[in-house]
Amino acid sequence: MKIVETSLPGVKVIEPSVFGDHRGWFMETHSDTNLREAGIDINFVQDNQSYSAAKGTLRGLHYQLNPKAQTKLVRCTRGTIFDVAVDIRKGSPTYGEWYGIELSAENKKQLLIPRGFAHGFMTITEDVEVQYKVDNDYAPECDSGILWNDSTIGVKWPIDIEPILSEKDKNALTLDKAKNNFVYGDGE
Ligand SMILES: Cc1cn([C@H]2C[C@H](O)[C@@H](COP(=O)(O)OP(=O)(O)O[C@H]3O[C@@H](C)C(=O)[C@@H](O)[C@H]3O)O2)c(=O)[nH]c1=O
Repeated sequence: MKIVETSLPGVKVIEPSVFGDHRGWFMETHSDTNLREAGIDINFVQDNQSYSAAKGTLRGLHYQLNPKAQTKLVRCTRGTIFDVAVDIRKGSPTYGEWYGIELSAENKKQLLIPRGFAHGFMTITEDVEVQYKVDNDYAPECDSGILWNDSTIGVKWPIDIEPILSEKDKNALTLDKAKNNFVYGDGE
């Protein structure tokens, strides 16, 4: 397993070791021990999976407010996504900055997104399955979002089309409006 730092402190790319042979391949998709040895101690409590049929589907930018903020460990097990984390920790030197990476069934990369970040992805193929672990329960009353095309964040989404969005995501707040809900210091 290799861990690669990104432009946002705390957001990391995890590249599992893949063991190929004449049958195919094997990999550990998650190891508490390996992460702990790398200084990452997270108690994941829930596994999620979503399926998106069409290319250009966009889910995000989502986060849960305290006390139900979530760390997420995201991977794509079918197709390809452009996965994005946005730092929404007020007072952070990288507040409002984003990091994006292609995650695919082929490259098997994972993105670790700490609490205090918003998360979203756009499918860049059809038939996409995304699986992710979270370290806090789903709590609809704490669930919130920021508009995917907020101009102060300025995510460069890879496909220049009108994305397929949920009604909730179409009506999400801008960062400027959403920030009134963030607790100083951790953005959640
Ligand atoms: C996220 C979630 C949703 N649900 C339900 C609520 C709703 O009826 C249905 C669909 O929910 P959503 O529209 O919020 O699903 P979706 O837009 O896929 O939301 C997800 O997007 C990505 C980017 C994330 O980072 C996730 O944390 C989550 O916010 O599933 C749960 O039961 N448990 C959960 O943990």
